[in-house]
Amino acid sequence: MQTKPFRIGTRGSPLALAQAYETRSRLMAAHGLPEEMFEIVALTTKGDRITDRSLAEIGGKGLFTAELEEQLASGELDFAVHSSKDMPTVLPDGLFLSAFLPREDVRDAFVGAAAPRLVELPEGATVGSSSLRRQALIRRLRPDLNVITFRGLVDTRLRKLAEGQVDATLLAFAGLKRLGKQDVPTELLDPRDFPPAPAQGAICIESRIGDERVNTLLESINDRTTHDAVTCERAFLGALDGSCRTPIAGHATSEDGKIHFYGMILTPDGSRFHDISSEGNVTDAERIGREAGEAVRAKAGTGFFESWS
Ligand SMILES: NCc1[nH]cc(CCC(=O)O)c1CC(=O)O
Repeated sequence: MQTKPFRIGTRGSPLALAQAYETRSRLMAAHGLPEEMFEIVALTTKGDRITDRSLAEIGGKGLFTAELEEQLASGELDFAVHSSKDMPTVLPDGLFLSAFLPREDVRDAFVGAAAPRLVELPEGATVGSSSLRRQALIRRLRPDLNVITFRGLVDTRLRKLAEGQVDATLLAFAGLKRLGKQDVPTELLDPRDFPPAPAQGAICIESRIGDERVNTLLESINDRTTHDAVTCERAFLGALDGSCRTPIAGHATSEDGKIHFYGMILTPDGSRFHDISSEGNVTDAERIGREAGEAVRAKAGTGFFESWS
């Protein structure tokens, strides 16, 4: 047994740190290892530094992962803990998603100051969200609302809401739960009306391909059901868009060897959308997601994607 601690990379936000601590606890329990065997290394990423513009504007998801991946590739880190939702669909050469923790609740949480439910907000009320998917889904259900871009840490968004800068906001319930803020939502949105982002609610671990010492350690905490579902959802995303400019939702569940997938693409103004349901064997998770993506892309036609970008 080696004595040098494993170096775990994470972003430094309270949510990212909570995810890294959860991963460490699971590894300690699975292997009977002491805390000293894991060193948590928190890095500030470009995505953390720029908080006044939407992710689509500043270049997408890779901004949260690039610094961590550089240090993984150079061997300074042994593995990195991420929100799977923030991961680009294509990873740098030599790295892979080696494990997924059991998925948290996938639903989006509505936090309303002006009304407890999205459908009850007064006409013209202001809703803050930086996610293109949430913005489009809100506009689809409530075209009268004023949707504004709203980034920052969970606490910053909740403070802005408390100060009255917006009448409501939406956050992933998973993140709120991990921060001990499970009582904050006034409504949990049904994934049928308000499908989550691909990979929402799932923590993943990224490591080096071929690093057997680390990958064997991580394998013991991999949750197969989550792995299958997220693989399907990420394949759907990958077949549609790598740019973060298209509102895309996708949710897979797996049970008794079967996977059920539901996906949707929308125009940013929510006025048009296409959705798709599919199912098959879990062993085909990747293919089911990819083919659903290709099918919905064909249904929408190329004009759909060109109409706003
Ligand atoms: N892009 C930020 C982000 N990435 C992952 C989560 C929540 C946790 C998760 O989905 O696992 C959040 C915050 C949010 O969407 O409210």
